[in-house]
Amino acid sequence: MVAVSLSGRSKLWVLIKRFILRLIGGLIQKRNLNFQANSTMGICTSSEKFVQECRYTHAATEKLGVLLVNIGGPENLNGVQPFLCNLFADPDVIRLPKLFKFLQRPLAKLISILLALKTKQRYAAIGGGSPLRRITDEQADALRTALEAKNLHANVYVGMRYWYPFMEEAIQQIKRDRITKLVLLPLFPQFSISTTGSSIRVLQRIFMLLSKFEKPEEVLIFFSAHGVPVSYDQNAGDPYKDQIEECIYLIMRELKARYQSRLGPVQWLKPYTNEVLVELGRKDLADAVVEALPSAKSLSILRETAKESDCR
Ligand SMILES: C=CC1=C(C)c2cc3[nH]c(cc4nc(cc5[nH]c(cc1n2)c(C)c5CCC(=O)O)C(CCC(=O)O)=C4C)c(C)c3C=C
Ligand SMILES: [Fe+2]
Repeated sequence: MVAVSLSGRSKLWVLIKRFILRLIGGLIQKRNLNFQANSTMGICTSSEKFVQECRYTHAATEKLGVLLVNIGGPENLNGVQPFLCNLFADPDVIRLPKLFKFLQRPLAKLISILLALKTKQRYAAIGGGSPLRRITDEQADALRTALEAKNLHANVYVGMRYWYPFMEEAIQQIKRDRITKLVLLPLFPQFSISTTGSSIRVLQRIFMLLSKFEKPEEVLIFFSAHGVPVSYDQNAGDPYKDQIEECIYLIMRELKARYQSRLGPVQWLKPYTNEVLVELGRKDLADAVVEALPSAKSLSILRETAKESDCR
């Protein structure tokens, strides 16, 4: 046990912190958790069911993945405050009434800052960071080995709820690996809304997005990138166009690029977003419009799509 002596001023600070945390606690409300079964996701509750799942999947030539889910934890002290912020930003951890939902992020930030020092001391006392990632990776390796020993084929992934590797990253990998059936294996020893419940919600959100479309396999995704004058590409050796094309190719092989943000009378990279959109609009084909470079989310695509939808 570590004894910490506090000056009068820091005692007052502790009291203020306690008061704020109590106040926040009072705002937190109980809500019911409403789960919906999802056909593409199995939740493993017993080892027997899991083995059945593998055998069935093997027989049906599906590609099975197992996602080990855990809370995650900061590997060093720098990660403590952002980790806490992720944790408290989860509406399954701080359960605010609907009316106060807009406070979720600012509250998470505030609480994480208030708790950071004390939490850092805790992590410092166990070696300066959480061992959870290492332990969970070891569990994943052990599961892989055990499955192979039984001649059962499944890719094993690790996804953390509040820290690296995040569940969202694991899902991206699962999609890249074209897993057709996913078993979610929460490593929390007991069920709680704040642990297993929250992890299931993340997956539900991701899979709900895909299931919004009646035939997800037929969804047309439309990429649009900022354009440059053709002379950049053809005379000045600008690699932009090639990189955009490659980027899109890597994201989704079957898609073609369209270009927006044309300026002036000269010819820009074609086909132009606005022209293709009108064409797609006529055919009622576009299900989604995607920016090729998410980091450069520009107003231009919104402006051009708005312009065209006005025309319709
Ligand atoms: C497995 C059961 C767990 C439940 C239920 C749970 C609920 C819960 N936790 C917090 C706040 C914190 N949890 C923290 C760390 C932490 N929590 C669990 C497990 C459960 N939490 C684990 C395994 C860990 C350690 C992660 C790691 O770094 O290895 C922390 C930060 C550390 C600390 O201060 O102890 C906080 C804060 C809430 C509010 C909550 C339910 C509402
Ligand atoms: Fe916890």
